[in-house]
Amino acid sequence: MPRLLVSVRSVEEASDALAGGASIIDIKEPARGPLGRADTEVWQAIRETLPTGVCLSVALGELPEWTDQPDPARSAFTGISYRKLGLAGVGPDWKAIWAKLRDRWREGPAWVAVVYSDWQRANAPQPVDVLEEALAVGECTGILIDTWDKGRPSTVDHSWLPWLAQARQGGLTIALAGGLNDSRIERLGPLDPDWIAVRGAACREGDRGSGLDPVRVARLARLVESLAPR
Ligand SMILES: O=C[C@H](O)COP(=O)(O)O
Repeated sequence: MPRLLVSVRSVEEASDALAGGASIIDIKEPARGPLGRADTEVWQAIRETLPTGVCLSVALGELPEWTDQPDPARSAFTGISYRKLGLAGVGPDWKAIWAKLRDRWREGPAWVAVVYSDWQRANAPQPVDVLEEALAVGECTGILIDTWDKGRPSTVDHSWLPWLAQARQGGLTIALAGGLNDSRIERLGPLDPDWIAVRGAACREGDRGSGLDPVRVARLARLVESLAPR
């Protein structure tokens, strides 16, 4: 069955997400964008609070943001299993720029490549190109399909099956996200994702800017558990 990833912005939310049954705690600051990077102090505080062995991921914002901000200290990634970086707003040379960044951060968590299902609006590369690059570079263990515009839910459906099959054949873990609620999660079950990733649906009133609601997390965990076994 898929694993439930819940995005959190604080120690309190991380504890609630874990208690509610999330399998992966994803550290993200939703006010900073779809893949908003939380301060590394938040990464550290969550890492130090949650029991050792809890699977953690971090959102790193978008690739162009890393041209004018200092790299995180290497130690900031300690204890983190996955890192996700968006490709919104990149130029034609994104492959080379991303490769340089991966090279600078050679040690550390596994990379999860990010596809935006609304890639045109995000000014991001198209899904086929991101998948091709993720498979070619050999440094990505997974691929996430998310939405850039958080006002519109994901449009992923069965028409993505050939793309998903190619990702799976290449050995990538597949994560689906983007305004997923109960009915959308049920519809995505047959696509056989490895992870279902949420923020909004786990928050009070379904608002990703509000605080996490532990009751909603528990309900989502039960729902994800009930999806057809892989
Ligand atoms: O990594 C997944 C995202 O946090 C999903 O956020 P969302 O459910 O608000 O679209």
